[in-house]
Amino acid sequence: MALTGRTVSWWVRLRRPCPVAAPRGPPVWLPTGLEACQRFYSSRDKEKIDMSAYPVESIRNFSIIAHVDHGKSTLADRLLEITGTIAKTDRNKQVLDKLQVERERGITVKAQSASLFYNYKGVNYLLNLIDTPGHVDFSYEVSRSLSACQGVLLVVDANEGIQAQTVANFYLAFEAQLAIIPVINKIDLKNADPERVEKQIEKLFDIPVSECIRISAKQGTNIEKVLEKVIEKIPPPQFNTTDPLKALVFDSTFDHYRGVIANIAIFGGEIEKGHKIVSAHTNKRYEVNEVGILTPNEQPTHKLYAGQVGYLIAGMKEVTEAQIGDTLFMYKQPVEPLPGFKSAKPMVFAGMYPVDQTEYNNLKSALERLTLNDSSVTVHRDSSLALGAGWRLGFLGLLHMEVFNQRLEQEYNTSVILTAPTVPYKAVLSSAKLIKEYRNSEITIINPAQFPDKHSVSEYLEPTVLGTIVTPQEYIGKIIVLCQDRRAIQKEMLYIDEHRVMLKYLFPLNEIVVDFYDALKSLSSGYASDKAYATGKFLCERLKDTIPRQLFEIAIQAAIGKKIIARETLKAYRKNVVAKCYGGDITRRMKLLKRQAEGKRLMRKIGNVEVPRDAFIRVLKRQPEK
Ligand SMILES: Nc1nc2c(ncn2[C@@H]2O[C@H](COP(=O)(O)OP(=O)(O)OP(=O)(O)O)[C@@H](O)[C@H]2O)c(=O)[nH]1
Repeated sequence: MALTGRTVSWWVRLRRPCPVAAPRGPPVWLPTGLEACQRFYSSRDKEKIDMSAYPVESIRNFSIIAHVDHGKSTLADRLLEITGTIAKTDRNKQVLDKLQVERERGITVKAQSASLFYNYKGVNYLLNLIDTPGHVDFSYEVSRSLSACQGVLLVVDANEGIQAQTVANFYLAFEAQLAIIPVINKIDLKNADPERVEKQIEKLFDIPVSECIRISAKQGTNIEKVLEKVIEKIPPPQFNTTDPLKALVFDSTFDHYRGVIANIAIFGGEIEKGHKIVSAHTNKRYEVNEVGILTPNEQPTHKLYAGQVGYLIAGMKEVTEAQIGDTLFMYKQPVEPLPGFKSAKPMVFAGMYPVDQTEYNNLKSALERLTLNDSSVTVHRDSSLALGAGWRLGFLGLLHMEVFNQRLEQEYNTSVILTAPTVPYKAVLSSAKLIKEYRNSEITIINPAQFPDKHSVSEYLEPTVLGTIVTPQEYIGKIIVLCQDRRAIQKEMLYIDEHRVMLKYLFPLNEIVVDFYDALKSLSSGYASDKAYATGKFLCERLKDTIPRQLFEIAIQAAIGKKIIARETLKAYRKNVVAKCYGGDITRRMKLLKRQAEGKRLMRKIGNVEVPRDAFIRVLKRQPEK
């Protein structure tokens, strides 16, 4: 069973072979062969390649899209191997997943691209592969990567069949009018049923069964067929080198030594070192220091031409200067910017504080450096009575938040407290005083502590998400109840085959952001109709289990405003002060216990409760952890 979603309407009323370019002269070609390629890449590392050998007809720009874990990264590894881009070894696991957190979690966080060279029927092709993240939090990255492509490989697991994100990704590609090649992966699995999956694809996406390719990315079966289809079915880009420069920024990373490295797709013209370019979004001017292709590491080239995909380094100091979707053009030759530019919108907000306030400055610089690399995170300074000075951060989703936190810890050796994640709300103000104060009649609230009083507000608005759920039919009843409980509105219900159903719901984001997926998986959710009391009780119980017992008693209370709605008591951990007191000297025992009680009373007054750092997230997951 699976869920995916993307924000559709933000605000609803809250009612409840390798080319070898000789340094001078025409390009020379090596035979497609692994050893030759290896020699080429090792001996000519960093020597510039001449890309003029690749007119648009020989270029195919494509992406791999799939539901999480259906095998995108494994297929990408095989494509890199078969084209000789990387050597074939057992160690090639998720080559395009460069971050430590990606390898550890087995997920793709940042999209990476790679240029592959392939000789097919005597013609040399340049195939630009853009890997895409699989998790719903990163669907924005999927959509921007797709804008650099003319086609996609839609990978579906032969055992699991079509899942929610297969559907969502299909529509992203379909709406972008891309050629779609269905690839049924994992045919080596014992329970693989490629025939059933092909029928699902035909029924749901109207793609004939004969178009599907059956592969095993793990064992390398039928990978050549995939490349053949890419060349035959995906149209070459239709751009002209003679036009003025028009380059789309579809991703960017930050390198501590070289500044921003922007991944670009050339929609017109050509670009090389020394060119003066302008960003359509910021209007800032830059001089190009280096252009190149990704193989998958940076390989400088003399130029990049229309239709090609590569990278650019031009003295940009922050990733915000190379915003995703931005258009770059030649200085004094302005062009119409490419459509569809939008800044990444954070959907989940949380407070971040140093565990120890003396660590504030270290954390601040770690945050600054990490956000240089991830422009979708927003940072505002914040402070809390209990936790001291900190920040309020905005993320694309809960996984994005967890990944960011993990990167802070792993790459910058910091430890932080993250508060409960919340979604943004809007308030339409009715109080003239507040309207004057905010200089607006509508305000966005990203911090629950700043919620204006309900008497000064005419209505509150909340963000919604269109979610797709694919499930075996026996769970439909329970899922419908769960969705209704989360205030969701059903939009569509469709049988994919005899056993499986696809449901579409409009969800309030707040209802699904933390734990909906867990609830969906366990289907055992059952809180009482009065959610406030039940949730309060649940939170108190969870906190009671999460906070270790201290030397003094702790009252854990849930409150709405000043009204306490639930309470749990965390009993004191009683040190056995009389352990060494053998025998029956009752007065001595009493004395020891009395002294302990006094000590505890004192500690309660001055006591600090030690709350484990991940308590906030664990507490917020409404489902019991397995
Ligand atoms: N048996 C079998 N397992 C496969 C095959 N392809 C991939 N896998 C396994 O499936 C799991 C997920 O594969 P990935 O390539 O990481 O999946 P992904 O779609 O890139 O995942 P995300 O990056 O998180 O979106 C891994 O354990 C792979 O080894 C295959 O053809 N057969």
